[in-house]
Amino acid sequence: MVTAPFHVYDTTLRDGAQQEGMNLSVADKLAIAPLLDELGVGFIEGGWPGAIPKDTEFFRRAAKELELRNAVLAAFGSTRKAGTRAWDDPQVRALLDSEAPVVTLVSKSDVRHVERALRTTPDEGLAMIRDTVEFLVREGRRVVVDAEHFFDGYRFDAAFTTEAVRVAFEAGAEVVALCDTNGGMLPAWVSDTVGALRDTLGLVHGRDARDGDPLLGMHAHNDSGCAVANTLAAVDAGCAHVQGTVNGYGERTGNVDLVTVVANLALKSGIDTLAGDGLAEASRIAHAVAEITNISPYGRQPYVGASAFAHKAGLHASAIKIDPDLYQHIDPTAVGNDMRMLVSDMAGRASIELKGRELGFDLAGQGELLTRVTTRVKDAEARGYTFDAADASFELILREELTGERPHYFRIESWRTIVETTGDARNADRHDAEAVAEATVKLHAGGERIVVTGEGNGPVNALDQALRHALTRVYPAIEKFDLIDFKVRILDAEHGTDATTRVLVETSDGERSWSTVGVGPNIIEAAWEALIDAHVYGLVHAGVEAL
Ligand SMILES: CC(=O)SCCNC(=O)CCNC(=O)[C@H](O)C(C)(C)COP(=O)(O)OP(=O)(O)OC[C@H]1O[C@@H](n2cnc3c(N)ncnc32)[C@H](O)[C@@H]1OP(=O)(O)O
Ligand SMILES: CC(=O)C(=O)O
Repeated sequence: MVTAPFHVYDTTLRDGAQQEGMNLSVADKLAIAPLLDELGVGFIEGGWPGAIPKDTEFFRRAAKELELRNAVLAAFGSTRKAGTRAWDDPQVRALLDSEAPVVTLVSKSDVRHVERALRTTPDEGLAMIRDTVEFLVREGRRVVVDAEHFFDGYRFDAAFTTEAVRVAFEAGAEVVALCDTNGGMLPAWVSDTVGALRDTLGLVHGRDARDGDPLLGMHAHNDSGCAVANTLAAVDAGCAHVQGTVNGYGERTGNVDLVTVVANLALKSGIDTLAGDGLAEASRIAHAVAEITNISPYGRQPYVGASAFAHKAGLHASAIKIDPDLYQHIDPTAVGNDMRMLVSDMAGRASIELKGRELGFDLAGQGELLTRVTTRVKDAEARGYTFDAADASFELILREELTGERPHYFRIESWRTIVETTGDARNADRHDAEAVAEATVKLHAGGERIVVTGEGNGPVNALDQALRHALTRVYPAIEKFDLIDFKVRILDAEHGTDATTRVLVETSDGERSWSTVGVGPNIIEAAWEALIDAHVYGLVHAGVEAL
């Protein structure tokens, strides 16, 4: 079912940017906007021109540089100041100057805010909305009114809050977005309030709206953990405009995650809200935005998270082998995501078979092999290994069980590493203390005995350098390998200094990355094992023939 008109309004660049620790440059905003457009949203709120210099600059450059296919730009700002005239208010004029076709006005709809934050009368509070909307509409702008603290205000004094919405529509606002500014609402409260407001104002339900009908919208924050549920409840109750941000960015606990909302509407309620097939690209787009904001994507994010369709339990895998729908709420490709099998001590033979398929090995009908690999994984995990975060180490086990031997590129004769520290780290001048590590690796490869010494800022770094130098002579492909992440976990911490250590290493060849695991009585042995796996796996996938 297509509902028209239905607005998907993105505020990643404005309300999303209010997230703690996020600081978007003009270039970042110019890079994110096309991704939002590709997703298929109808509106991109670019920021608050006139208040934030970067946002003024964004609108100036966006008008020249952005070619949006689906979305229009919206400039955000507030209604005129109390006791002034809209056309004289520099903030309001800056909204016009932005040349954005849509202006979104944050307006006070809770009488307590009018009286205490604006320090004015309820009548002047309503006049601020009326005048500003009328002025902007006269100037040819489409106007959205964000009724700030709508739900809190309605619960405190429904008459004033309803009047604020009525005034906005009468003045020419196309949409009044009902804001749960403090994010504390529950879905039933939202449904009841939207229903009551519609009845009082005689507004049609969003699904029955025609072009030109006044629309109610929903702007939810997630402080009660209900932002998505509240937004869906608002749509059910008659809203036909949803605001939110990609990845749920926003102040405090964030805004509603817009991708989750539109995916739920499209895939569960049959309400297509995006232009084009952006939903099928949603995972890539959400991750691309995360790259620009420099905030690591949240793996367990609904629909687009890396773990959203990752299956660990053996029993799940055995059913998924028959039909993936048995353990998945949707087909992951509908949002551009993938199903993944995780191999761990919870795996059964079906998990191994499906993981094998994912890695390009057809293990169907190889019951004995599957049992051997399953047992080996469970035993290794009992000793501290973890394969759900180390696919590459798992693949090496699988290859070994399939062929009877590990891919063989080199033989280690011995290795050692020493750390020399100068200065005394306990002294007040500890910043003078310096540690230099040296490692020597002796190995056999390509018919040669190779001895190489490497230096690094720590023992693992020195070993990595030495191993890399030794092997690059014979396998130039290794030159491209780069250690990009290194994680250490002490497993049985109660043993103190003789605890078992697990190291996870992520390596990249510039095009793809892979993860390997090592376990040992100390960090250096564990890291060495993970590094060896990383090089062997890298050589296999570089197409280098094993000896
Ligand atoms: C719910 C939301 O998230 S809304 C978005 C909030 N975003 C931001 O605040 C980010 C951008 N903000 C800013 O750059 C600054 O806060 C500015 C430029 C808007 C205002 O800064 P200043 O001029 O220094 O004012 P200050 O922050 O001290 O006070 C805000 C003023 O706006 C008034 N105001 C607040 N909300 C509204 C409103 N909806 N309509 C009209 N006036 C308002 C206040 O009464 C106060 O007026 P006063 O100067 O007469 O006391
Ligand atoms: C307008 C807005 O961001 C809010 O009320 O939360």
